[in-house]
Parts: sequence; structure tokens; C-alpha cells
Amino acid sequence: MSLFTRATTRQAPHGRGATTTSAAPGHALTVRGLTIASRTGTLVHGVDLDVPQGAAVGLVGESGSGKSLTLRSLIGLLPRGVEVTSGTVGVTGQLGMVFQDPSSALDPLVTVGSQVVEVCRHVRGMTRAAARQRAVELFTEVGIPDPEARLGSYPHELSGGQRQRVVLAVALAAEPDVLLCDEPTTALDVTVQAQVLALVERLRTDRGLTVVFVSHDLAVVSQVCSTVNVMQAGRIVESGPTERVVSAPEHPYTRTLLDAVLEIPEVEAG
Ligand SMILES: Nc1ncnc2c1ncn2[C@@H]1O[C@H](COP(=O)(O)OP(=O)(O)OP(=O)(O)O)[C@@H](O)[C@H]1O
Repeated sequence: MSLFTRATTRQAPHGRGATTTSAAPGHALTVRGLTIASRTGTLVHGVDLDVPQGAAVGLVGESGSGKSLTLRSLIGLLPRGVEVTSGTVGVTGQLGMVFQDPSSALDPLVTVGSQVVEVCRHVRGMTRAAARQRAVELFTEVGIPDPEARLGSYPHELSGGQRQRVVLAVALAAEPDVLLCDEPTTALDVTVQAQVLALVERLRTDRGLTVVFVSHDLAVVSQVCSTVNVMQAGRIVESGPTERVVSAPEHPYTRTLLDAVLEIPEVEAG
């Protein structure tokens, strides 16, 4: 299942060393000194993050820089053997998570409609009929054509883009306030990726959702996020408004990420 939610007031299993509080006023998330370690050593070193309510904030860095662990720790989903050793995580509202690969996020043996219905019933306490109606509404909201008919489809019967839309519908079924997105478009081709990014942006503005968006691709993050945090080797090395970070990067590593984006040849539309 791709979705995990929790209430702020409940203690989440961040790890032995974490303290959970409410976020600073006006913020959905306030993270201070987040440190994550495994037996082999420290993987994330004292990360600070400020995510204002309703904003889209990006976390960008190459593979292995610690983005996923940072995101997963917020929702208590660190892998076995990895834990938060110190830090404060302030959360206001419910968190929902969308993972990179829609094929593994969805159960291949259950129809996509049932996967949304299950969340509506178990997280929202809806009756079966109300949950089915809600599933149709959510499929419509995320742009799945012929939503009633699509409820009965299995994940393999949908395109990659449609599967990621279903994953978003499953996440939205729990009515989260904050959507944590871990490379949600990486498995998609460029055109579909742009559509899903536009959808995330629309959901943010229409629903007033807060979005935390993780990607290795600065170009992708800059399409969605007004603020970006650049992560290298478990540390945030630069943060700021995306426009400033992209136009006048201060850290050499950010410049390297930008160069990587600029080296990609432009593809003609059409
Ligand atoms: N289960 C684990 N046990 C031990 N070390 C781990 C575990 N998972 C990740 N790591 C290590 O923690 C570091 C950060 O990993 P993380 O997955 O957060 O990076 P990332 O920036 O999200 O990269 P990717 O985009 O490839 O997932 C890496 O050095 C990785 O090898």
C-alpha cells in the first residue's frame, strides 16, 4: 500500500532519538537537527527543514545523498536497521506518501478501485457505497478517464502515468494535509512526467495541500517547488527560493547539479 498517514498528536516511530512536536506556526513541517544512522554510521547529518503550510518544498540531490531516508523518517518508515538518532520533527496535520514506482506501490492482485475504497473505509470510516462513490470522485480529480469503468481495472491494465494517478488517488483518499512525494515521476517518460507534475501542482493549489517533493533532478523540482533544499552526502548544503538557487547557485555541488540539467539536449515537442 502506498499510503501512510498519522495524526500529529500521536507519537510516530521516528526512532529512539527523535522528539515529535507540532510544527512552527504557519508551517506543516519543522525539522531540526535530524540525524539518521545505521550500524555502519551516520547517513543523514543534522538536517533542518522548514515547510510552510500550502507550499511546495523540494529536496534534491544525487542518488545516495539521503533524500529518501529524510522523507521516510518523517512518516516513521525507515528501513530495518536504520533509525533517527537525534533531532526534532514538528508536524501539523496528516502526512501521506507517494513513492517512486507505481507498480510496487499498488497491489497487483487487487483492482485499483478496491485499493482506493479500502483506504476510504479503513482510514475515513466510510460505508462501502460511500467509499465507492468517493473513489469515482478521486479518480475524476486525478484525471483518470472513464473513472467508473476504471475502478474494476488491475494495475497492469493501466499505463504508467495512469498508475501514478491511481497512487495519488490512494494517497488522497485519506485526506492528507501534506503529501510527501519520493521521486513520483522518475519511472515515467518525459511527457507523462510533465502531466503528473502539473497534477501535483493542481492538487496543491486546489486542495491547499502542502507538498514535499524529492528528486535527483533539479529541473523537475524547479517545476513544482518554490523553495529547494540541495542535499549532498547526508547534509543540506544549500537552501533557498528555487529561482535564486537555479539562477545564482552558491554551493559548488548545486552548480554540478545544474550543469547536469543543462547538458540534457532539448527535445522538440510534437
Ligand atoms: N537500509 C539501509 N541500510 C543501510 N544504509 C542504507 C539503507 N538505506 C539507505 N542507506 C544508505 O543511506 C544513504 C542515503 O540513502 P537514501 O536512499 O536516503 O538516498 P537517496 O538520496 O534517496 O538516493 P536514491 O534516490 O537512490 O534513493 C546511502 O548511502 C544509502 O546507501
